[in-house]
Amino acid sequence: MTAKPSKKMADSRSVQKDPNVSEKSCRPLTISTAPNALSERIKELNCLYGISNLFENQDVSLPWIMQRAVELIPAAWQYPEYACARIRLEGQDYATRNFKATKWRQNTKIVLNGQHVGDVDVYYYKKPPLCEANPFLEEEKHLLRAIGERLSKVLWLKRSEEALRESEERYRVLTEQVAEGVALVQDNRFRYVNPAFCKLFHISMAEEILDRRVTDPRAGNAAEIAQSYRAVGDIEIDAKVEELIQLSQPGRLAWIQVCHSPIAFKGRPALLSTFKDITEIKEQQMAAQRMADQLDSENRVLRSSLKERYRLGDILGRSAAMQGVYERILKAAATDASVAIFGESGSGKELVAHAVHNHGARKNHRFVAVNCGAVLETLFEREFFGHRKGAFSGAHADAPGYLDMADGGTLFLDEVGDLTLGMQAKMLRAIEGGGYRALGSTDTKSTDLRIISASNTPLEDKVNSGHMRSDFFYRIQVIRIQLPPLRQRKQDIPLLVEHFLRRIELPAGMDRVPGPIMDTLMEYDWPGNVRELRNVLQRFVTLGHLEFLSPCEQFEPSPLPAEMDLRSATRQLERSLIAKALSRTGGNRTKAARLLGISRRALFRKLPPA
Ligand SMILES: Nc1ncnc2c1ncn2[C@@H]1O[C@H](COP(=O)(O)OP(=O)(O)OP(=O)(O)O)[C@@H](O)[C@H]1O
Repeated sequence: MTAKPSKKMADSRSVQKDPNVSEKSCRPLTISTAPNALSERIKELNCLYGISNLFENQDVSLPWIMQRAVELIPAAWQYPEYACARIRLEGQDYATRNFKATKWRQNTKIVLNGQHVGDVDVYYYKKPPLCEANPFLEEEKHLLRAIGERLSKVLWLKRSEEALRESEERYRVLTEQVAEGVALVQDNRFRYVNPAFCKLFHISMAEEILDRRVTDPRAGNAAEIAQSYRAVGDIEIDAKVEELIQLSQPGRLAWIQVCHSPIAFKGRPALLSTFKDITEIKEQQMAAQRMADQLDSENRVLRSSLKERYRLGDILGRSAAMQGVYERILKAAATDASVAIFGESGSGKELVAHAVHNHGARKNHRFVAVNCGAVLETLFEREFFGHRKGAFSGAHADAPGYLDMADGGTLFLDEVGDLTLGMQAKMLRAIEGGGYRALGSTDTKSTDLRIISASNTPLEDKVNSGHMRSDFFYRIQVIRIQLPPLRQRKQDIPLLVEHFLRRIELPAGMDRVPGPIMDTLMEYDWPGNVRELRNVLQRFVTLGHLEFLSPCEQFEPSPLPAEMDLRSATRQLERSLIAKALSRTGGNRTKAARLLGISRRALFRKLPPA
């Protein structure tokens, strides 16, 4: 703005003609009455500076600013002693104490977002000396316009400030009242957390965690916080990530649905996460699923009891004894209880174990079969609990144990009576909540599995003789399934013969077993049960005649060639002796081991897999 001429030194340059002002308008012309131009200029600047200063102060209200501003205006005018001012804003008046509206008026507008929302008026409340019509200077017009602009800016700033505060307040109320946990993370550190988040992770107040890293082990339940951010790695994600986690809440385990969304906060990437407790929904879902599974199982039992079955899965047999077995299998499959299967060697115990697993709720998880007779006491932990890399020489990598492999599924303990008392105790602890540790690890793990076991002999005998812990016995034998030997269900033989022949490549011209052969098969006693029948049929198809050798035909003795080395000859002789012993005992391995003078365990190790 150009310097304003003083009252005394007003010149023609500063006193421009206003078309609205009559020729008679007075101008302060005399040098003797005008203060100097510099002091006039200082008055203007003081006024503008004072008004600008008002909105530096952020904690004051708009009316306070307007009232102070209006009081600053008269002093900048040519005749401050005659001047008064008024700001009219949105229906509200702010005026100097001496305010009086007269015909000597100067006005400017206050504008907000292009809208006329108020006015600033300066009046001379009585006629100033030497003035007729328009006593105001051109510079005062500029000054008033500058004041109007500044007040418009104050108004805009105040309104924006209010809008921001209101939106912040709305956001705060919203996030503080919602039941969902909310957290904002930037640069890997918490910038905001709401009370629900604090409650979820056992943090007493938000300040405890603000500015801490996501993985900081100090605040609240740090392990669970870190767990809920595991899915987003280093917090830099491009798209929404959702997952379900389980958190421990007082007295219960809660299912929490976590949703991480990448956002921009203060112009930089950040992560906004919500944590919703969906335990109730999840429990309802699980209950519904359990009910559906139960209905499904009941339906299957019902269907099976409606008509006589000739098979269940891979198990064949239409005899009444086998109908009873099918029913027990389906009933066992409808529960999650432990099942113990009894029957002679080769009678189909492992098939039954598979059937229970395949008809049960765990069918989509693994079925892990372990021959307990072949497990050495010293290797029990390594085999059942697994090991970590470096746990012993030769442990080049981490390896899971049977319990890890069967997690969610079934662990089938074949020849369960061969587990020693020590092994039973370790197994019991591992499955009964005590957990287990892999060799070389300090972490305790737990597993969720169903145990199905099998034995040739009644386990009660083992308990009575002190070879089985009674707690282990009760743990594994909740449901009992007894398999009949083949000699007690001979009516199933034709069905089984037909089944096995379909799987063997028959020589040209043979499509079925001749009648007399079938008669012989029906008369035979089958000490090796169905396994023996399968092997006899295989031999029959190959040799053309029946040979009831042993249930373990793999061990058929053969003459030793002269050029054989001692080690191979010893092995062959051993196999031949084992075959004979098994043949003599009708496949009963316990008796065969006794005949050979070795332990059952030693016999198992020497046997090839069935
Ligand atoms: N009812 C059956 N229907 C069809 N095949 C059967 C039946 N029972 C047994 N088998 C067959 O006989 C063989 C031996 O069965 P499995 O291994 O289940 O017997 P097991 O009682 O577990 O024997 P072991 O006590 O010697 O371990 C397998 O090849 C199996 O498929």
